Amino acid sequence: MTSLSGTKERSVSSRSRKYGVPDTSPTKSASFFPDTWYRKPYEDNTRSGTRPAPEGAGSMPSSTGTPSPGSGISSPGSFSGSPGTISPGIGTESPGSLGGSPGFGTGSPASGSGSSPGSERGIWCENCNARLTELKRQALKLLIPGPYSTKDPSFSLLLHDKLQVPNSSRRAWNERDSRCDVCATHLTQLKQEAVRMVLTLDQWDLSPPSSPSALIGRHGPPGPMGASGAPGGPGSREWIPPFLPSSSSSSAAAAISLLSSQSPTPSPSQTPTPSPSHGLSNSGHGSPSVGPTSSCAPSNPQPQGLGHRQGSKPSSLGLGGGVDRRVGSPSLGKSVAQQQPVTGVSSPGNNSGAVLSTAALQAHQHLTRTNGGVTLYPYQISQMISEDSREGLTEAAQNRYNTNSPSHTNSPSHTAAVTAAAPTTTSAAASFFARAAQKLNLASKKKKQKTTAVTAPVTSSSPSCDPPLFPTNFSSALLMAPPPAPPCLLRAANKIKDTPGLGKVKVMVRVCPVSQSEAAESSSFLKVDPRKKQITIIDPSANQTQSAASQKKVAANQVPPKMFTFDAAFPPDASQAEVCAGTVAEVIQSVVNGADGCVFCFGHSKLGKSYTMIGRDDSLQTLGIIPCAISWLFKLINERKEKTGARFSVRVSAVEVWGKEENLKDLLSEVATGSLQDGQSPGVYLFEDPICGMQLQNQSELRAPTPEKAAWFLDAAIAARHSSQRPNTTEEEHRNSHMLFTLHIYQYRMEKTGKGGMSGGRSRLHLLDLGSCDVKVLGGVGGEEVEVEEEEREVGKEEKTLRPARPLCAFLCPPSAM
Ligand SMILES: Nc1ncnc2c1ncn2[C@@H]1O[C@H](COP(=O)(O)OP(=O)(O)OP(=O)(O)O)[C@@H](O)[C@H]1O
Repeated sequence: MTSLSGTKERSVSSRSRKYGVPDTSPTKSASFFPDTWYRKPYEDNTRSGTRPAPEGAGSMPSSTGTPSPGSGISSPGSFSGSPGTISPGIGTESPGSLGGSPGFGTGSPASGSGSSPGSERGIWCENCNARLTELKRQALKLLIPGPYSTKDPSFSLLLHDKLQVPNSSRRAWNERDSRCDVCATHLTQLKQEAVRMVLTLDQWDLSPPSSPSALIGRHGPPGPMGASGAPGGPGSREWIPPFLPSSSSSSAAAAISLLSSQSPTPSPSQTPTPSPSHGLSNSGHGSPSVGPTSSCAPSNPQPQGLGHRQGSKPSSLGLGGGVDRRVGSPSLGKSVAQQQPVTGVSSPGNNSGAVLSTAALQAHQHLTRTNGGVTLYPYQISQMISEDSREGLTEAAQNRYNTNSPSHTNSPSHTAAVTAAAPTTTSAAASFFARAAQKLNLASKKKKQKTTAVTAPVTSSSPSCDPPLFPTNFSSALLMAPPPAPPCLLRAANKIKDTPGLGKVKVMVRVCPVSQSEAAESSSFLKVDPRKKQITIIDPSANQTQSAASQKKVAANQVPPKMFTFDAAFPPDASQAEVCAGTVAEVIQSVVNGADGCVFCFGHSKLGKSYTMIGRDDSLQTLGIIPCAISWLFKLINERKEKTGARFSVRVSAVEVWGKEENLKDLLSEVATGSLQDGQSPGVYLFEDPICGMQLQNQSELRAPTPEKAAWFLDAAIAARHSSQRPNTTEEEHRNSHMLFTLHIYQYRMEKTGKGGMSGGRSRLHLLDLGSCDVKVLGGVGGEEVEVEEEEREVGKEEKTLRPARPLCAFLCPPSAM
């Protein structure tokens, strides 16, 4: 399956292949934070100080160059460590034991040693070791009410989301960059290590799980936004906060015109071969999972322990047995033995209430032990599982969740038993499990499909190599190494009222790179001056060596050079980072301030429109505008949340316009409904609003609580594109495919009246990956507020003479009309 045809197919498939052998070498992960990020704009600014948007793109000092080896990205090797080597020091005060015991093997696959980078003293500083200790504790707490399936992308995502650097470990911690001031280790790296540790533990638990808690949260109460009603279903459209009246009338947009200084078909050499060193985890393709590579583990590392755990209650907690055994304490062994009879109760027909109470008790015991004497009570455990945390799961993901999740449903009676048993218990833990059971019951009634999914989970518990969910994996890319936000974006976090570019259309130009051999030729007629934001087109005949007579003749007819000025001009060697920062940062600011925004590319076929908008997921340097926009939008939102207390909710929709008939396809309908059928949504249609003009109606709008989740929807949308789903897509079909990817931002603020009311609004960021089909140009890009310089209009004309101009369908613009 490919996401895009032609050369894109190549890149996608090569990426998929590469993901089969993820590179976890710490040094490789350095490539995610290269020194060159923003270097160019920075240099340009240094030279001129006049370059616009990339202006602040100068530096991301802490994010460059010094990735901690601790960032070891999940790999099969991560799970290769023998359990016997796992440090027994979970929760002890020794940072070393937590900072990366060999057993938690995050080492490079090459070495196969499974040594954790974090365990190398001097690589992570003491502060980070302490932080890691805390994060691992948090991760363990989250795991306790499991069992969860490590194969489910949502679980590692959930863990990753939940982990926070505790206040007690904020020494030498740079809040802004989420990095350690001492060793520059990024929060993501620490989280990864912690997540990996618990996933490794979870992998060892092969016992038939009995806790229903894995299903908790599917139908939880309203989230913090308090507006979702039943927020569980991302496809739900139940909560639509009031619109900001201004938002529909205000918009900011950026259009990037793609120019080529060569023939439209790029030579193969132009397409950079994705480096195998991207280091992204193989885990959960198309999912943000860190650790699911564990599913590829050949077998349980210690089969002899299996029987022991299978029958043991601690196993049902997702880690008890394994950890107990690893801890190796006789008393713990005794503890496990003591639980044996109770575990037997977990079989169908037995007293599940007792089982659950025992489970909670063991969770408590385990935490008491592993937290170095710190007692955690069951209610604290249950609090750790915020129902809201899984609110954003799609139905499909939930189904997978169920499928991969333990087979408490192997016996239908189990659910009933749990439900019935719950009232007999009075502890907080019991009510926690009872609630989970109720939800399980509800869920099974609600969705027949879910029931089907849960009835066949036994097979899923056996180790298997899941095929990648989607051909792209931007979700993991953002999870592993989010693109550093341009400083200009974060500076704007303080300027709430500042809505740059509001109501304006910015036109930028990116010149497609050419091969070495063609570089000289192209530079003879096309010059790009990024500093002045100008391109100059020179009559090629002026440069040809001719006889004196013909030179005179030519000079008479020669067309003088034409110069065009843009809001930004990106030369052929401009990096993705430069282009992304230069185009989208400002629009994101506007969107977070309540205006609509839109970014799209147009140009000839194979000039790099999709490369610019989507890019590739194989390294930080190749991420396109959409993944960067997702990451930065959330970054800005988080900053804004902290500063103003405003509440945000982000939803995603994606629609494809395909074919000559311009059919509409809801690209997220599959993940919204969990249906594996053709994603042709019956619902999405165009509606002509008398005031706002043409509107897309009824597309799935799915909640994305994290950037990884939004990126996961991007992966799903790309995979669902007409051109991706059919292996033999013709070039024409491919060119006739346009993707409208929209991030809907809902925000609530406390009203200043002091009456405790909330005011809300919605803004949208439309990110369009247009094909290059010949579409009749029905309109320009914008309404009355469009400010396009005369010269820029001229470049459009000029383009037509150089190559067919193929812009966009009219209903795409203005953005507020969508
Ligand atoms: N700036 C660039 N750097 C590296 N590779 C590039 C760049 N621009 C384009 N490419 C490569 O050129 C090829 C064509 O790019 P892409 O598919 O994005 O073009 P397109 O304009 O979207 O084509 P179409 O109109 O057919 O959809 C891809 O393999 C892409 O990776």
